[in-house]
Amino acid sequence: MNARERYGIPHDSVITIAGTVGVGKSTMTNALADALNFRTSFEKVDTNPYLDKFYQDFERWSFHLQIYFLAERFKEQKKIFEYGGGFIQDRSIYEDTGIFARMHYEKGTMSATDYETYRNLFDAMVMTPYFPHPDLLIYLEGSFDDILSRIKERGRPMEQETPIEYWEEMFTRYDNWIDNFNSCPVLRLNIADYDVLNDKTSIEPVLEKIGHFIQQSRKWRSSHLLT
Ligand SMILES: Nc1ncnc2c1ncn2[C@@H]1O[C@H](COP(=O)(O)OP(=O)(O)O)[C@@H](O)[C@H]1O
Ligand SMILES: Nc1ncnc2c1ncn2[C@H]1C[C@H](O)[C@@H](COP(=O)(O)O)O1
Repeated sequence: MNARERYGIPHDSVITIAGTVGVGKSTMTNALADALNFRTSFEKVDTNPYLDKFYQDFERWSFHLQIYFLAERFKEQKKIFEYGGGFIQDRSIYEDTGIFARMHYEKGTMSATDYETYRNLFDAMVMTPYFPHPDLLIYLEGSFDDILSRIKERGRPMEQETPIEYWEEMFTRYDNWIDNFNSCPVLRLNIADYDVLNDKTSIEPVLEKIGHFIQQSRKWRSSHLLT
């Protein structure tokens, strides 16, 4: 029996990994996809034509970047839907609007008009009954110092040159955002409680929790559809 069957995780599950920059989403995405034999959906950082420019000048490029991310993530959603699930997704579409676009608007690096245009587009594309929400959002959290060390260790130049206040602001916003998030079931994992890089067995308790959560939420969904 494989891990997916052992923990009762349906073959068509869609699991999205959320959390601030550097917390370990991509690493967790790979570990879960390996363990469950699922496909992955990654953010493309190296080929993003706006990201470098955005970090040089938030005001000039924040709207362009948000539109680019929205288009990319929507294409990925479509792909996941067409395959019929069985995916681990690196970052949720909810974070683009709930964290990034909102933060840049509120900090004055995206204009009110651009933000409104973006929100209208986001709502029209995403917040419809036809948009499938994930079975589970896994929220990775940890201490600010640990996350900052990971950003430094990864060493993307554009992120190294960004003031620490930017990462602090994002960290605080993530905390508030997840406490109020209710678009799909959430499993919170603290990065101090597992180490999928150095201890492969630490993924097992995570798989067990995922199985439990998805079974509960599917039961809940089907009983509410029946009544
Ligand atoms: N469990 C872990 N222990 C130690 N370092 C980790 C762990 N998970 C990720 N990292 C490291 O932290 C950095 C950021 O991880 P990454 O998965 O790219 O984060 P994200 O996708 O959230 O931005 C990378 O250098 C990665 O190797
Ligand atoms: N929606 C976004 N707006 C601005 N910046 C974003 C958005 N989504 C991702 N990013 C940035 C943050 C990081 O520098 C890279 C990749 O994110 P990561 O959390 O490391 O996967 O893109």
